Amino acid sequence: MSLLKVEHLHKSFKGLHVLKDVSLAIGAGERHVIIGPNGAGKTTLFNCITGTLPIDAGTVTVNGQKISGLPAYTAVRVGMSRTFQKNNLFGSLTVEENVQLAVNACKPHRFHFLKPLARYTETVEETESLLKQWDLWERRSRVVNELSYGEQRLLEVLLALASKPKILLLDEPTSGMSPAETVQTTKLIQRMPRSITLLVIEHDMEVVFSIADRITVLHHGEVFASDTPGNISGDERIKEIYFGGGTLQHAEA
Ligand SMILES: Nc1ncnc2c1ncn2[C@@H]1O[C@H](COP(=O)(O)OP(=O)(O)OP(=O)(O)O)[C@@H](O)[C@H]1O
Repeated sequence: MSLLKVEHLHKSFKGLHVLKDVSLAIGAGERHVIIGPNGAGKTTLFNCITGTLPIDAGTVTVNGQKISGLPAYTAVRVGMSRTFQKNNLFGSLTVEENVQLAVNACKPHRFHFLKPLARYTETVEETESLLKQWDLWERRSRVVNELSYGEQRLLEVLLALASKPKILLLDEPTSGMSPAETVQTTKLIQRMPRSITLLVIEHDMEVVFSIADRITVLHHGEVFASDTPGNISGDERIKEIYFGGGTLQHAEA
């Protein structure tokens, strides 16, 4: 059975039909990458899946439980976490403080302003574990505004992991990164345990083909193809719509 299912999803903005009858079925543990030209509707699809945007028609289910049409926190409750194209970090705080806040926000107890964060032993321990596991321990005291753009994006992925998600949606995790940062982020994604199902929007084909189990091509808001990386890279029609006939393996958006 699929863990995440999108069925016949439609979404318009004031008459502009951005998603048309989109269906996807993603198995537990799968690494599923969404590709498609700019404006194809990829981020809108993420927003509809996570409930950030209301949908016009169709359903989104997780483990058979319908989450579409319900408040956005429902997606979080069923184990979904996501990153955005733009950073959502507290720039004047340190790396460690940002992670502590994210870890603490996922705890059932309420934050108490009179207690310093460090007194929440569990939060501190989980923060340390996340920072060590994802190679940010050495940079824990750095103020976020002083990090490179790529480091900030990496931190965002770590914050999304703080809620121990079952399904993690990453929106262009390597965009704006240096080649070295892209390699580091790709390795981080590859290292994620299969207990986390991944849905990733990505333009960099090196990254796409090094992480994907399956690839869905969105074109003008429709699923043009959904297949294995081998079949996608060999499909001449996809090369044509996506790259005007260029190579799929090493092209950049
Ligand atoms: N809130 C909105 N209101 C109106 N139009 C929107 C809104 N969000 C997205 N759109 C339009 O929907 C279309 C798809 O946008 P979307 O951002 O989903 O594409 P994308 O495939 O993620 O593109 P990119 O690769 O450039 O990020 C675009 O024409 C965009 O202008």
